[in-house]
Amino acid sequence: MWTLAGQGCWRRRALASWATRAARRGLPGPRPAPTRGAAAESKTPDRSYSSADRKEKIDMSRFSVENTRNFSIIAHVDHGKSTLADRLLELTGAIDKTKNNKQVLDKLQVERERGITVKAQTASLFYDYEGKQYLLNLIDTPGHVDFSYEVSRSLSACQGVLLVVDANEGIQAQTVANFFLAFEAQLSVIPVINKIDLKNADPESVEKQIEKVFDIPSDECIKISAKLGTNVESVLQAVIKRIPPPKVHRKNPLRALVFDSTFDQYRGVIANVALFDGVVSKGDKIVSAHTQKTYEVNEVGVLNPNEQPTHKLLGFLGLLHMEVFNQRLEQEYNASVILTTPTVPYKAVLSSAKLIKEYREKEITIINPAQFPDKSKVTEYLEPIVLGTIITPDEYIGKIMMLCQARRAVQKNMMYIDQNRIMLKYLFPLNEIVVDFYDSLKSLSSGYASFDYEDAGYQTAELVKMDILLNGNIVEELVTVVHKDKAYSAGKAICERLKDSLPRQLFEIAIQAALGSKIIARETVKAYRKNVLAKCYGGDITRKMKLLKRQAEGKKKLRKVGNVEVPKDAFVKVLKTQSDK
Ligand SMILES: Nc1nc2c(ncn2[C@@H]2O[C@H](COP(=O)(O)OP(=O)(O)OP(=O)(O)O)[C@@H](O)[C@H]2O)c(=O)[nH]1
Repeated sequence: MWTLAGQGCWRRRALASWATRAARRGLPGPRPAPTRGAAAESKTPDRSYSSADRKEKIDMSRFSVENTRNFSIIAHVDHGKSTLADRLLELTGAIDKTKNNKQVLDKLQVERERGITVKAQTASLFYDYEGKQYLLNLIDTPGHVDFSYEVSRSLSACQGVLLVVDANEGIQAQTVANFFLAFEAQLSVIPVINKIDLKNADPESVEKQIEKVFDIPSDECIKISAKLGTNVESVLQAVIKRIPPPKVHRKNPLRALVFDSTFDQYRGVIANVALFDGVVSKGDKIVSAHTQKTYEVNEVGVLNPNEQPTHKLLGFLGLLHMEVFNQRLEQEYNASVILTTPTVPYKAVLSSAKLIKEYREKEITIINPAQFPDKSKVTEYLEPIVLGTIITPDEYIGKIMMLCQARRAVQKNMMYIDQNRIMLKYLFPLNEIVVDFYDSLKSLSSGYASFDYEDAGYQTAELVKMDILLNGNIVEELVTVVHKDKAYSAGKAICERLKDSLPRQLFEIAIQAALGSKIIARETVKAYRKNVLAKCYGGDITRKMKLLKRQAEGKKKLRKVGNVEVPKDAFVKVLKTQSDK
């Protein structure tokens, strides 16, 4: 288990979540006035620790709470968080400086293959500054919209953030979303303009955007090249000067927040915790505020960059999320995965007292589309909605508006954030964006538009349950809830796509979409036709007819008992098109 404050970092076995959300309220109050300007960061040469001497020389008790900083790196996807983390790890001696240090904290195989962070990762840095020894606990977070839950969770353990913005691309949708997550949590925000080495970099214009959109004075921005290491030391100094230490009262009883956990086959559950009060040592008995169960601390220690945390599965938030976790389950757990249609939690208001008694509540939440209650049982259905932010060059605005309209979105706001880029705000039904909205947006804006969203409650909706049948059998993985107006087009699209994805078999396959007993779309996959007449040379027509009749009877039987096998990738192909129709 690993702590983020006070006592340093620790690890132990068999621990469940034990600090309540109330513990969060003990987090620091409003951020202190930041030191003005990147130039204010001192040039004093500082000491860092080589990875070789780190274990022997670092005595955790030397780090007082005042000399501890807990911070996250947040940014839009690909703006350079992991590269900056590499440089910070090198500067503080957590890893040796070699040319091979590329996204060191992206430890999962899937992260290395795809070149993106999907899981927040943590590391402790030790740094001497102006004669004091500091413990800097860093969390590198994912930038892709599908993994933004990782960002929110990481922020609960921090007092400040480095908001990294690409000097060429400027502010994007996840920059805005992540800034507001940090702002609402009252964290200190240090804007870092990265990639100043790029030919097309325009840090001055990005500074202006930051001032306009976030109201942060432009002289607070630190301009760096994480790739080349330019000015990265100022970032460490800003962390010390502008982010407050955690408010931990060591003499109080222990209070901590579990912000991540992993499972080790031999050591059991390992929890990463932010310590809010007290101290913790090996042998201590601790209580989970949630379950009231008592556990013994078996081990306490520093989480170093070489730990390999894995993560339990939080449902899918998009196609990338789905594919990444499918890949992780296959690679890390050797598990074969059956994918089902991503669904959102719908609600239904029950119509009679009898039903309310049966379900023990008036409003039920439906997670599994197969359990979607019939219209006769409800007075209204409700669907979750989100407030989406899109940032795009203005040349794509027309196409994007059409896409949003097709997804039943309602425009809420529109503003220019610089000369030719627009920020749009839309209310979207969550089920319209959860599958492939991001992919469609990227493809119609040649990759330039960015997107993020936040929860915005529920709205009334006309919903229906749609079944997909293969030769009369419901395919449970494809049962879905759709808006009434989209049922016909969605059913037709799924049938067409399935037809293209299913391999032909010896018997005919009927693909149908149905609302209850009403079939609304149908496609047919023709059977392979075996030439039963091949050996029947010449004449005798009755012999030929007999063979053809026997073949037709055989096929009928096969169709009835035929067990149609759907290839795994067929589900993903079907889902990808579903919401465009
Ligand atoms: N030229 C240049 N390229 C950089 C710089 N920093 C990062 N990059 C490149 O930008 C790409 C993305 O960098 P990452 O560090 O993976 O970005 P990230 O924000 O961690 O990405 P996600 O975690 O997937 O959101 C990589 O190809 C880096 O080499 C920089 O300062 N200059």
